[in-house]
Amino acid sequence: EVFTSLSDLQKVLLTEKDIALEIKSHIEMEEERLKRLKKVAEDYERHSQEALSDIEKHLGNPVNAYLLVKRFTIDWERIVDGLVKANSTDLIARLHNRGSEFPVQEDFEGAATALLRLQDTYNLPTAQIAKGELQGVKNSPEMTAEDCFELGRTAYNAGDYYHCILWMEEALNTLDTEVNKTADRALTIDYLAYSLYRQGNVEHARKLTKQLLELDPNHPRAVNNLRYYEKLLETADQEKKRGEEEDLPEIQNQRLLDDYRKGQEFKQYEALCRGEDIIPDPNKHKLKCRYTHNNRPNLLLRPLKEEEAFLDPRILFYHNMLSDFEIETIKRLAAPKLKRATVQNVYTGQLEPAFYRISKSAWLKEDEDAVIKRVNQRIKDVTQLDMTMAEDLQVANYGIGGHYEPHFDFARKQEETAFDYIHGNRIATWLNYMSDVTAGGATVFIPIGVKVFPKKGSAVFWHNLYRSGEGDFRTRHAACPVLVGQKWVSNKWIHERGNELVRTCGLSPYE
Ligand SMILES: O=C(O)CCC(=O)C(=O)O
Ligand SMILES: [Fe+2]
Repeated sequence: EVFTSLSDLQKVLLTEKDIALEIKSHIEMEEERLKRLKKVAEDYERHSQEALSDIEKHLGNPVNAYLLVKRFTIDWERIVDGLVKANSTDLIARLHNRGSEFPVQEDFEGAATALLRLQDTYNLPTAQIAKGELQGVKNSPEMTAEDCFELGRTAYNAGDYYHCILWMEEALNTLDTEVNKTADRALTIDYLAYSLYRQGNVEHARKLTKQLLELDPNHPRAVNNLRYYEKLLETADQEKKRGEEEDLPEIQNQRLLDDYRKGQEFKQYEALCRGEDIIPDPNKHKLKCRYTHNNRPNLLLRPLKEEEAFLDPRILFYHNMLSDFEIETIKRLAAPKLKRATVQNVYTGQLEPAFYRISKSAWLKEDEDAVIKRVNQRIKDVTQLDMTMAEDLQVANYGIGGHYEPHFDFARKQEETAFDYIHGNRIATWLNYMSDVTAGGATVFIPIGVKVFPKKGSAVFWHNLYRSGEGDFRTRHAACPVLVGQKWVSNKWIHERGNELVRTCGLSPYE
């Protein structure tokens, strides 16, 4: 029909002109896009070169690990959507083929949460983390405003307004100093204002929302929010006759903690992780060390250095327990088997992953390699305990923020399903440290205030039960979050059965 009318054809001509203009502007955009894509490629190339030059050191830093995962989740989505998708089907297909190797959103949230946990446990100021400084260790780049913003947004999505405030404030501070702004100021203020309100800082929320409306007068939420905050403040303002923006009270921002984490034990756990002395040891001056061989042929030739870390309950630290070769062998055998560690649900008896135990672990059988057999034998020679009912060697690897919150290794009476009669309860724990940890990652015994810092090749040993078989509640312990580096351990849980005549009963249940 169009061809029958000149006026319609005239429209077509005009359309043709528009199309030409549109194609031209599309090409300009494409060129701009390719320029930016080239920058991304260069950035990835530069980053990988830097990181690959010392992988251990690089990934050992939780900020680096966070930023790496972010590259492949948050940043990646932006790159695919904004830069690659436009007509680059080939490229997309090729990129998608690599997709299975990529971390996903869940990984990003995990890395972000780990960083926030480290911030809390180790009392790290936000600005310091953003600068890449963790307890005097600096080996990550500074975070951009957008890196901070995404961390704050992850906290926000989890209902964690405490961290959201810290990181949105940091994002705003960083934005002030950035030449090429990486985050949206209005959006950042939007998150910050609402989180301030949720933490009880209505006046600050009002002030910020006004700033937001200056930046974006038509912001849909801000208009309503401001009205709401003003209403909340109406009576308060009249009473105090306060000028609107002057003399704002100090910002209130409390960590959101569940009942357990509000309690004394958790506070003590975190203090111990930071290396604080929470309970002075009255017997410190009595602690001894010695060479140990127990007249065992293997140990006579190669005695271990035994050092008392605590007297009652007795906690022993052993130097030169494992050789580097043994450690490498154990790690090599365990690596392909590592799976997210589980804990036993007290109610159902089921094994399941838990947020309070974050590590990967694997079990190694004695007949898998001569090294395992030899290490088990050494543990037997040193402890002189019967190993018939002991569990296989468990290997654990803690990554960024990896930890195991306070727990007992033995089963309590109410958890009768945990250990059967044939094995008995876990009478003792042997724990090998198979790596140094640059910062964090101590093993801490909360009720007695003992902290043991991992040292590659050394080990720690204690009894979980009194001689009577009663659980010793003073052995409650935890693995502190790894701050910088990674932590490898292996442990042997030794059981009661077979040890009746080795570790005989005393006269009272509690000796
Ligand atoms: O890794 C540590 O320091 C302690 C581990 C631990 O307590 C456990 O696996 O039961
Ligand atoms: Fe434990």
